[in-house]
Amino acid sequence: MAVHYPILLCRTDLRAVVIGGGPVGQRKAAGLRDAGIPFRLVSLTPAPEDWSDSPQSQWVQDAYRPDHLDASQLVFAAAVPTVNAQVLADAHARGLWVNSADNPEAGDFVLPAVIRQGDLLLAVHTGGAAPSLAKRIRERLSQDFDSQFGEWVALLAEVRPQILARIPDSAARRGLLQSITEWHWLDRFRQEGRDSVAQSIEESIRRLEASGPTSL
Ligand SMILES: C[C@@]1(CC(=O)O)c2cc3[nH]c(cc4nc(cc5[nH]c(cc(n2)[C@H]1CCC(=O)O)[C@@](C)(CC(=O)O)[C@@H]5CCC(=O)O)C(CC(=O)O)=C4CCC(=O)O)c(CCC(=O)O)c3CC(=O)O
Ligand SMILES: NC(=O)C1=CN([C@@H]2O[C@H](COP(=O)(O)OP(=O)(O)OC[C@H]3O[C@@H](n4cnc5c(N)ncnc54)[C@H](O)[C@@H]3O)[C@@H](O)[C@H]2O)C=CC1
Repeated sequence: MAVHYPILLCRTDLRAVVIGGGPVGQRKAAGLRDAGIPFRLVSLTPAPEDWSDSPQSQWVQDAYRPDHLDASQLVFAAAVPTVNAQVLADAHARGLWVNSADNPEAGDFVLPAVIRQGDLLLAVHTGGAAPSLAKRIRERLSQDFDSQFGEWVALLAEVRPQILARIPDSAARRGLLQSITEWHWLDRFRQEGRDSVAQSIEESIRRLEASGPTSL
């Protein structure tokens, strides 16, 4: 498989279409939902019992037609191979980017296994060597990068603008921004909780506001 260049999409106006509603199409749909990208899923089969349509996600029970690609920028071909090949050709004729589930190298992008904890995002990819290994690595990493880790990241996101706004000396500011991510703070977050860490950071900010560089 080709060498991949990882990027994170941040456009908020993207729309996607998933062709095929089997386990693979449903997994691609779940990833889009997690990312807040609105999509339609087109499938011969009806929606499963646990599916509920929303303004962001509609299940369209239909045989694929090229006009199903209208108004989408991202296309996921996750039906049977003959249909996927047609989806790929139609999407490329329109200049759209396609993920091709059964023939990844013919498509334009592939998907990693993903962990999300608040703003933290970890993506694991094996270059097609073993997708099930990517899944296992995700499961293993999920033990370390758990919801408390996400809460720690949320606290860091909260204090960052404070630090940027309140510490004018750039060396002191950078020193503090680096020191608050040392691993011992995560240990303390786990043992003593959020407020204890937040309070120590606030004290450090105050010291640096008042008297310039010190260490935490
Ligand atoms: C190239 C890629 C293109 C793409 O789809 O983007 C691709 C291709 C293919 N996967 C196949 C099979 C499986 N895929 C999974 C699972 C995942 N597959 C994902 C991504 C990718 N799959 C891209 C490369 C990622 C990488 O290399 O790291 C994940 C990570 C993300 C996602 O899909 O969202 C998601 C885990 C999500 C999670 O749980 O975190 C499982 C495991 C399971 O279902 O339990 C199996 C069965 C076991 C196995 O085959 O390992 C086959 C059919 C082979 C056949 O014909 O049998 C092909 C086609 C081919 O290889 O040509
Ligand atoms: N990339 C990946 O992660 C993986 C890819 N694959 C490949 O992905 C594809 C899909 O896999 P599964 O979901 O397991 O297959 P599946 O056979 O369970 O589902 C296929 C889906 O496509 C729909 N479909 C078939 N013809 C259609 C048409 N003309 N119009 C609209 N919908 C149509 C069916 O209704 C069904 O919902 C297969 O080609 C398989 O080889 C399989 C496993 C993992």
